[in-house]
Amino acid sequence: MAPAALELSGVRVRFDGLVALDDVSLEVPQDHVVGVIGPNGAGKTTLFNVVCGFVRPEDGELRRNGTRMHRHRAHDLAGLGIGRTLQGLGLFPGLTVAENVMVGASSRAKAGFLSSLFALPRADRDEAALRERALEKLAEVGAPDDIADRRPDELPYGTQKRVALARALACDPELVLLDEPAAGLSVEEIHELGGLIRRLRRSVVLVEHHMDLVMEICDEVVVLDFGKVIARGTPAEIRDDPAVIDAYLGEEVAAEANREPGAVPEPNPLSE
Ligand SMILES: Nc1ncnc2c1ncn2[C@@H]1O[C@H](COP(=O)(O)OP(=O)(O)OP(=O)(O)O)[C@@H](O)[C@H]1O
Repeated sequence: MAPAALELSGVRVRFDGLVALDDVSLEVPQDHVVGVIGPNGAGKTTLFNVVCGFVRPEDGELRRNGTRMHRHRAHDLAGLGIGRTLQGLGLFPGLTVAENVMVGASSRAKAGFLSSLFALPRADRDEAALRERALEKLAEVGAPDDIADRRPDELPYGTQKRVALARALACDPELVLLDEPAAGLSVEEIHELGGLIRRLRRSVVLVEHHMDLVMEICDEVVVLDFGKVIARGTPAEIRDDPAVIDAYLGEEVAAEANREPGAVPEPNPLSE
């Protein structure tokens, strides 16, 4: 059997006295979409940041295709075949849409756009080739075909999200990490995003608050609470797991206590 696209074992992260991730293990089999969910403060972003190389765990290890990822940094991701979107958009307002996506095509994007272009292998130095690749990725994510030379902030939020996804795909990653990709999108846009993620036919880690999206597209879901994995399984298994319902009910009770009088309660996050 092929080794997992990503494997975390026994990962532990502590911020001062607070244990943000406690002995967390998870596996993303090749071409599977694995969701990571959990109430606020459960450790989802920390886990994402560990995989991205922003946060270094004090214990545990990560493996990519069976090979240990040792002290990797964010700028190593493209070379490891990993693309990612961050919370929000993270697009450069001073660059056009095409240039934003081209930055993602560089495996050394951290140094900035121009210097990363110079750092590219010779064949890739051809800006036209990079632009061509950027346009392909924009088409792949269903972005309108007339936006390449516009600035991101001139575009609707949902379109900007597609641009951010195109940038994550620009280095042709085998594994894609998505941090709350549905945030700020309408119900219809979330549904379209779900179809898009399934059509990527890549291994995906999806950190997400929107349960509908998680339940619709994930092969497996891992549930964190207070830094620990409290459940894992198919969406149907997770939905009926008493420990998961308890964790989310705890969050709802807290939200209820803080709600303004007369405000409409949020729907149960685990129901469809
Ligand atoms: N840089 C940091 N320094 C100190 N504490 C941190 C830091 N980052 C996260 N934490 C704490 O670690 C815990 C896990 O936070 P994390 O952001 O990973 O949770 P989360 O599940 O992503 O939450 P949310 O859904 O609200 O984004 C929280 O208690 C948080 O306050």
